Amino acid sequence: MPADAPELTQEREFLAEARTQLARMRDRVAALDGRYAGDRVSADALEAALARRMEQLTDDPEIPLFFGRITLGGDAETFHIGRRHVSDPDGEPMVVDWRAPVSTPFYRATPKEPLGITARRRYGFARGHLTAFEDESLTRPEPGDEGAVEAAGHSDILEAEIERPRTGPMRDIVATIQPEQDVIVRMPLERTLVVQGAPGTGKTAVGLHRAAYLLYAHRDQLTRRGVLVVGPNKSFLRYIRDVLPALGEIHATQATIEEIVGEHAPVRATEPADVATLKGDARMAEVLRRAVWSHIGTPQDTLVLPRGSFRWRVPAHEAHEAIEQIRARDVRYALGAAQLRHALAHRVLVQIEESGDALDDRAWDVLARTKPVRDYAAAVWPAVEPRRLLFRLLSDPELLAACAEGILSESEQHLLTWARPPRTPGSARWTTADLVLLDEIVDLLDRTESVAHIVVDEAQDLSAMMLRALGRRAATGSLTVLGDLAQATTPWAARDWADVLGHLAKPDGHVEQLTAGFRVPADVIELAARLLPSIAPGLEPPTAVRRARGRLTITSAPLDDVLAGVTGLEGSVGLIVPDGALAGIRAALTAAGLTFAVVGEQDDEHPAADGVDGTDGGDEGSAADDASEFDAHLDLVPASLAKGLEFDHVVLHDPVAIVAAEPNHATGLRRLYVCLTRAVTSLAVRHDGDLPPELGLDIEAGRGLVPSA
Ligand SMILES: Nc1ncnc2c1ncn2[C@@H]1O[C@H](COP(=O)(O)OP(=O)(O)OP(=O)(O)O)[C@@H](O)[C@H]1O
Repeated sequence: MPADAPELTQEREFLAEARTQLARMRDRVAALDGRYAGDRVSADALEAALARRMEQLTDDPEIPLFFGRITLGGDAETFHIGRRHVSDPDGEPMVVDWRAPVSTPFYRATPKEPLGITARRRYGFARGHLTAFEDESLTRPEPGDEGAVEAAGHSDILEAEIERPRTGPMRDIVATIQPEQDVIVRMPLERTLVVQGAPGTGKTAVGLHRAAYLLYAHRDQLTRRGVLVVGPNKSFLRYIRDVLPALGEIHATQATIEEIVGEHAPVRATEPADVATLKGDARMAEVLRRAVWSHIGTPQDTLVLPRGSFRWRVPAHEAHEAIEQIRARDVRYALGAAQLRHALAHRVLVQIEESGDALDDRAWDVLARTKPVRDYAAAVWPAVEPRRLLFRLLSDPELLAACAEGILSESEQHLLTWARPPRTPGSARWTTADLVLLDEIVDLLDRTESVAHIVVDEAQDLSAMMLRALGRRAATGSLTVLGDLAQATTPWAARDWADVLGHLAKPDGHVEQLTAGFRVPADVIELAARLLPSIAPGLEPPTAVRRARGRLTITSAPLDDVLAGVTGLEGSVGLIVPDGALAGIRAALTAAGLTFAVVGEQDDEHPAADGVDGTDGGDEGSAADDASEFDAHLDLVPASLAKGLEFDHVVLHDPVAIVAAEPNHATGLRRLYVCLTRAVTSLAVRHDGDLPPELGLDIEAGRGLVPSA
């Protein structure tokens, strides 16, 4: 399309007019004043809604207002598709939101199934300026003309977007969502979904776009009840944090599981993998349930309630009966305690009324709050303090044995018990797994509040108990669960999505697969896929949609030389190293005068991101004041934090040590698989001595690397 073609000029004029109209819409909102609402609460709500609306209507000149157009069949009506809705002064749409139902054919129509449209246009932009467009006809192919349709389906603009160099944090993919991805994005809210996909198939991107879609389609419900995005660590959350705001959505909370359960106490320790694994086991739920309910005693005495000159009595067997009735209702423990007070008060109330005394409506409550009733109920149904209970369970073998009988073996009980118990619950150094147990106890006492939707990324790495913690936060909502079983790197990781759905208490959820790889070029996928038979025999590698084959080097050259080969190139560079080598390599890079950022450093994140004991990465914790480590050209990445990230050029240092750093070999190979699949353009694997044998490569004199015999 020549740059001065009349139609391109027309489109540019349309874009300029749309920008003018967006500014007009913003001015109109700015002129509204929330303070004139009827009362303070509505004024605050209105002000907040207006502020949100203003934010949504902000025009960033660098971000195109639309990226596509569809032409509807019959009367050749056209719709421009963009990140937000823009209308003219008569209220007629100029740009429709990508999430509106009318936009669906832009993403899904094919010549075989045109979904009511006859043409699709994609626009090319450079820094907000419209530079080109491409048209695709969607009229049904003549029989036998399928080849022409394939060729017509090719889009240079789409390809340029997929092949573009990666810089900075993750970006939205709203202009190029693929049909198989769009199906997931627009699934109904009620549906809990698992999205299984190989590295780079767009799981994270799809999950975030689904959150944006649901916020649009169910605005009231979701902003009122909340949307939570759960990621594996804080640097990953920084990597993705701009995506939802770029889509106009600022009402989702992003958190790690540590932050979620961290509301009970701070994480202050890590622990051996076998202990953390046991604490994450689903059987712990029953142990904790017994521990909480074991507090209930059998009433021995009569409740005596003096009132005026009378003493009203509830015999022990009646109190016992009341307890049994409440327990049969399967209520939360703390609610049960309140119900017991009322049940005892009710028995007194009946006696008083039978004696001819007329009581008013509040009497029942008043009786339930009298000291004798409260004391009696508290003695047989005592209050439970979660931290104290967990402290006792982990330090008192007898209590643990009583609660774990028939559930945990003796050696497992021994593993759970602190070798040197802290003196008080307040001085305990809780681990992440402990806080997840605390979260379960808190929920046994009082129902946890549920949000409307949770998107959980890298879900394969969560323990059963962590999944339960998320499931209870979506008890009246739904989840989008993203993950890849082949990238499971925690000792407690899931082996099967059906189990994950069970732990989330969403057994009816269903599993979707993404298979097209948008990140990793074919040569790199082929290398990484050599590990699949060892780490996830049932899973297929993705098919690379990247046209570039990628550059793959396997070398023993000095690290400085390998780095020098990539740091001058366009795009981001990630140097992935074993956690234990981080400090040394960091010092070497600094001595060499290189400018770089260290992933995970901003928040003092421990390199053992899984919360189990690992090698000390020597993190010096000098927080960079950069907006994000992903703005740097060169990132130094501890292998334990590479998950979910991507870089144009990856230098992977010392694969054998990356494998060896994990608690077991299979987990080590999965960690390596994750690290091998971060590259968009080039991957250099730097090794000394042998490579992990599972890669199936031998170094042969004169021939370099060859597949193993
Ligand atoms: N439809 C698309 N159009 C353009 N780019 C895409 C598309 N889908 C995914 N991508 C890009 O592919 C890359 C990988 O996406 P993403 O990180 O979501 O994959 P993932 O499946 O979560 O990977 P991993 O398993 O490694 O975490 C990102 O740069 C993303 O922007």
